[in-house]
Amino acid sequence: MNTSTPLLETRALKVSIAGKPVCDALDLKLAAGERLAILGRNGAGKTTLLTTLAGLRAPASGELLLAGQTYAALGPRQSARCRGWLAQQREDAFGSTALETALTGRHPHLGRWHWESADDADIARQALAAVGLQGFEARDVLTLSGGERQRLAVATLLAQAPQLYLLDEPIAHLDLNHQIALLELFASAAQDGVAVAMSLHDPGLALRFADRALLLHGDGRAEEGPVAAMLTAERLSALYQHPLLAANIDGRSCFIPR
Ligand SMILES: Nc1ncnc2c1ncn2[C@@H]1O[C@H](COP(=O)(O)OP(=O)(O)OP(=O)(O)O)[C@@H](O)[C@H]1O
Repeated sequence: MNTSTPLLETRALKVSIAGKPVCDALDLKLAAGERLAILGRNGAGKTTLLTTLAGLRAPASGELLLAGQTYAALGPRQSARCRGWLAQQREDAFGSTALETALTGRHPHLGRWHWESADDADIARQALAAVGLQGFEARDVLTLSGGERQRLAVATLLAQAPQLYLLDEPIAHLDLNHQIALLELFASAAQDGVAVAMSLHDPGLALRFADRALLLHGDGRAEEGPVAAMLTAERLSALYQHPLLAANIDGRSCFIPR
């Protein structure tokens, strides 16, 4: 891959669900080191768009490129090495340990007949430690709290070590301390050269932890640009269809519903 090739690119991407438009003609480029926050009201289509970007549902039309290639050209294994997908819902039908779960992140890197190696186990342990789950290796996933399970899902993604992270509400279920720790973790990963696209409900956190914002209006209109230009009280009031006040406290911006 040419280093100037975006890790994610959409050209005139049209996405809709059940006859409802999510975006009509989205042109997006996300390069290594960039973080994009996706915002919109409930039902605007954030999950639908992210699932499409993850290659898990087809767009209505337009092009979607991952590191310059289509999902079809990459195939499932190479796609999984390129992009990691954090879904909103998790289904654990059977018990397995936290370490075994984090190790599944290594599967795209294993040969067809290979088992996980000691190196893979080390990577998975480091990923658990990165989200504060050291000491949880032997715990059954079915016994984890909602926030612990969310952090385990993130650890599994870190073990996968993709270039592009697609995160659907990554801070759901997390307390304030872990919300900031997780967003800082992805900020640091971006500094190391990954790209991140994530849906967030808090515009203040989006302003602080993303470089760019994509606003989905829920009727096919999508606006994208630098956070400073996109995350203003005026635009956000229009987006959420509720008047918001911008406030600045100790150099941190937040938006307060009127
Ligand atoms: N299988 C389906 N059939 C019909 N409508 C659907 C289906 N799946 C999703 N939708 C609708 O599509 C719209 C977009 O859903 P989506 O989950 O992408 O929104 P979202 O922006 O992520 O919302 P939230 O903030 O509530 O998570 C919603 O109105 C939802 O009810």
